[in-house]
Amino acid sequence: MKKVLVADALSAAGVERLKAIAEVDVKTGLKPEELIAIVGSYDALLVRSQTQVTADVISAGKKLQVIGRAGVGVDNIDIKAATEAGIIVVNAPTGNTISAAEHTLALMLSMARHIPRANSCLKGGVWERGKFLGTELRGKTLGIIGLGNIGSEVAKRARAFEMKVIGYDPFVSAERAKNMQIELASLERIYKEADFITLHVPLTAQTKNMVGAKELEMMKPTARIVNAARGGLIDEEALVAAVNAKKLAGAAIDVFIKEPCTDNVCFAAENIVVTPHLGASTIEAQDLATSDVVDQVIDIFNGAPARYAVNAPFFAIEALPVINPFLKVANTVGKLVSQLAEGQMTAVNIKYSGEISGYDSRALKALVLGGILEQISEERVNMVNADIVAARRGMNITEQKESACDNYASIITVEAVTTEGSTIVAGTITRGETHIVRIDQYYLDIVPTGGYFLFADHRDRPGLIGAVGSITGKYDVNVSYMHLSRLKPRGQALMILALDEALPDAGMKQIRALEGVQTVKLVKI
Ligand SMILES: NC(=O)C1=CN([C@@H]2O[C@H](COP(=O)(O)OP(=O)(O)OC[C@H]3O[C@@H](n4cnc5c(N)ncnc54)[C@H](O)[C@@H]3O)[C@@H](O)[C@H]2O)C=CC1
Ligand SMILES: O=C(O)CCC(=O)C(=O)O
Repeated sequence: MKKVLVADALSAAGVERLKAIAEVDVKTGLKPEELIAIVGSYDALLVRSQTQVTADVISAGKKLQVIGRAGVGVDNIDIKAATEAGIIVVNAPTGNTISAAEHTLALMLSMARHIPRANSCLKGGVWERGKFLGTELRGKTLGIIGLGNIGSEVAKRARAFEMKVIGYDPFVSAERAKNMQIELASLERIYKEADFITLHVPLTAQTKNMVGAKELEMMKPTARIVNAARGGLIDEEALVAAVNAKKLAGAAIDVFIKEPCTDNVCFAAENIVVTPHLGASTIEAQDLATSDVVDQVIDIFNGAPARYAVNAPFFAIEALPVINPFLKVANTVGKLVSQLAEGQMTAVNIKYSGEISGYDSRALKALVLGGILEQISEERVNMVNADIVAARRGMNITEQKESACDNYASIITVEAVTTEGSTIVAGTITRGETHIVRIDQYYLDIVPTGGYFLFADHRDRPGLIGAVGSITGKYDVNVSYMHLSRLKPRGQALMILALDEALPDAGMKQIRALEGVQTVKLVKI
């Protein structure tokens, strides 16, 4: 049974669902060295934003197939290290969108109406109204930086408060912005014009410290800023200085450069409202985000592609019924071509014919390469890191697509070009099963079920099949079936024996010595 480590608090219902298919350990609050010490025995690691999944954790996670992030931001996971190690990272990009948007509005209203301070004051025994004169949202300009899932939901809600919404996002078209009723504006215009500014961008090299002293200086003294995206987007020291100097009316901060924290420069500033990274902390968001991640872990354990893989190909749902069955074909063809080819592999040419040619082929390519490379490398190779590993080995990969396909709905044909020549293997699906239908110039039909296959290239002649059979019998190797493909009677032919056991080297030598036999290869599927 697969083992899953849940290292941050996730929704109980989702975790229960995982228990039906895996052994699940919930161990939250682990220190980095404690996580490193135990992660090696798990197939999946699930986290929220607290656990730092560093390169050291990934390197200790020798069995890890998947790292699941029950939320949006994956900045607590070393994606590069996971990709190189062939570990799929999945997230839940939409589960907490509404909760984060609602929290943003809650923070805006808290600032505008001084709710946290008024609450403390009254509970402290003082009925004070004059100090807490607020401002309406109605008629104010909201500047949204980052118009993705959360930013666009914030815009929708802001319109209900009768705010004018302007926004900046270099990756959003004018047409999409128009559909969201957001006027696109430059960052400078947002900083200068907005009464409320809210950030909804990921923390990246470009966005780190995007709001510093210079940007704060441009803002109106009546402006208020919200950060419910990531710590590090705003320079905390500069923000506190601006608020304390009344160059800015207020700020509301849900996320901090260092988390978790009980001490931060923002905490002492009267006009800065703070919450401890609560944007996604609702029952609904946690249920949805955990459920999205659990579904993907189950899919990955079942060999199916994940829906929201951060570092692996994404599949449109309609592609799955067509592509899914061919994942095994691609891998089997890769395994076969790799074992049949002789010499140093320099290039791999993959052709997709028929229905599959109309879909994204990245997963198929990765599985072909994975099948090839797993024969020649100790490295774990899969659809996450196959391109990286192939490039590192100097292999040139080409892909070709053609809609025509004789006799079958779809075929994958792989040619391995080596210093010795070229080897071609083609496979397809018939009645739900993988079939190999071509090896070099031979057209055939074999079902490569697990086990050994002996391929003997020879000149067709009477008695050869019997001679081979008596050699396998002599070594007590059981033949489950035999297939012969020949170009013409008594001409060039390929004999394929499916074996329950491996034929020892001595037996291989004896077959090679038979009259008319040219090459003999034993491969394992
Ligand atoms: N406080 C909390 O609990 C939560 C925080 N978050 C944070 O909110 C961020 C946004 O989340 P979503 O809207 O779901 O992500 P998203 O990926 O849907 O949207 C992010 C948007 O930022 C834009 N963007 C990227 N770089 C930019 C730049 N340099 N300037 C302007 N725009 C840029 C992208 O084009 C995209 O439209 C996440 O990355 C995460 O860090 C998300 C959920 C909960
Ligand atoms: O898991 C959490 O509570 C944090 C949510 C978050 O920051 C995200 O989804 O990016």
